[in-house]
Amino acid sequence: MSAPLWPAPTAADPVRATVPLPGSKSVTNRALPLAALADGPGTVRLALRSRDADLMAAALRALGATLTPSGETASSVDWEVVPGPVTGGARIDVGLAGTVMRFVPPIAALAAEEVFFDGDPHARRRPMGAILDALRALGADVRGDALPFTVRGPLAGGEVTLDASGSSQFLSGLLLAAARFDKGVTVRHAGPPIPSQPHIRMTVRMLREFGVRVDDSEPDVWRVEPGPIHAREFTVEPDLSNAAPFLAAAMVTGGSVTVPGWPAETTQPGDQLRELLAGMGASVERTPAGLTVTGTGRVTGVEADLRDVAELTPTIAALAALADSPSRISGVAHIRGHETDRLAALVTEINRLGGDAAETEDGLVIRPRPLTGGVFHSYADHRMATAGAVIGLVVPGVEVEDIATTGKTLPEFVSMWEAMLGGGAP
Ligand SMILES: O=C(O)C1=C[C@@H](OP(=O)(O)O)[C@@H](O)[C@H](O)C1
Ligand SMILES: C=C(OP(=O)(O)O)C(=O)O
Repeated sequence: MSAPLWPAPTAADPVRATVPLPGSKSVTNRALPLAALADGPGTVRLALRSRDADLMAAALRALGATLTPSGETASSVDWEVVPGPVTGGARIDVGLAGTVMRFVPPIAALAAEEVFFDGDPHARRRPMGAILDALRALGADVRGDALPFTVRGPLAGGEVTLDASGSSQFLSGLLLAAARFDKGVTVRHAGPPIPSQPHIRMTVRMLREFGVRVDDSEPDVWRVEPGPIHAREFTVEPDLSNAAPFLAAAMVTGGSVTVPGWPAETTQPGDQLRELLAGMGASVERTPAGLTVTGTGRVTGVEADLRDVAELTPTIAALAALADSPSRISGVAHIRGHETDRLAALVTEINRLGGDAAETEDGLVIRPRPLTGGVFHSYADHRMATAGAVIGLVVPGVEVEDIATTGKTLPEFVSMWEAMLGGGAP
């Protein structure tokens, strides 16, 4: 933990800003593999540029697709994608990206040659067993149960049962490539409830948008018919989960933040910020200009089951640490397997600043207590880093360790944050 410290800026005044967000990580990292497996050339517009998205692009190239950027900015790119036969013999770096480590192995299993996967030290601790066992059951030769591992196809596809309670990405990964398996796939979930269900709906919707036949009519069973994935032009929505710290900034400073281009209808779990933040005292308004969150400077504690929107937990916990009444967050036991053990990390870092946070079996209890400055460690976790930034807006002397880790999904975070405090877009 010797990464540089970033003195989190405090807000001298209520923030008033419009904050455009680059493309969704989750949508980008589904659109790229679908385009790379499609039946002809296609385009992915307004794709996110970030570490996770770049790792996905590199992985697909290594497996035989051609991706050519155009219209590139620091955090956005239009990709022309020309699929090729899936070829193995590659080494894939997954970084710390759950989407790369869970979505690419089923694609690699289309190749007859071995593909080697590895990632960051933290990535080696993230659960992989359920999807690797499923690939084995479907006919692939898989060595290892966590990173590093190898996958060698081809696999026939067919029926498989898995426990996706550890991550919805196990299921999404199988479904995204399944139309290219000879027999397609029928996946049955057996186990405790699956987290992050909107991400599964995102997978199913995007498969259908690429012309794949998916039957999700039976609870806990998904059938993907074998057949072509149709090439198309696809435009990525802004990342609503990455809107969370900016909207939280409006709340804690008693200001107002607008995120333009908030979709009227979306499968992104970040859309649930509308109800969540309203429940913590914000006024929330969606207009053609976007989503506007206005705060009072006071935050109310919340009782929230975040199972469906698990990736929002660090921001909600940061707000809870600044609230004037207790909060209880539940349904998120599995985020112990996210970028870091997020429950332990949030408790440690909130308490280090003098707060009162405790772990429960499946979440957190956070009680009001005045916070003081200090180092907020990020554990290579982009959302820990942005949670520290939110607290730092109103607690002087907070220093976020390794703010650069926000590059996982939002490389421009620091300049966007500074621009927000200055009143506008960068
Ligand atoms: O499919 C996806 O794009 C994601 C699914 C979720 O994973 P879990 O189901 O592991 O929570 C989410 O937390 C992650 O940030 C992105
Ligand atoms: C859990 C997350 O990421 P990943 O896609 O690496 O699982 C996240 O972004 O909060």
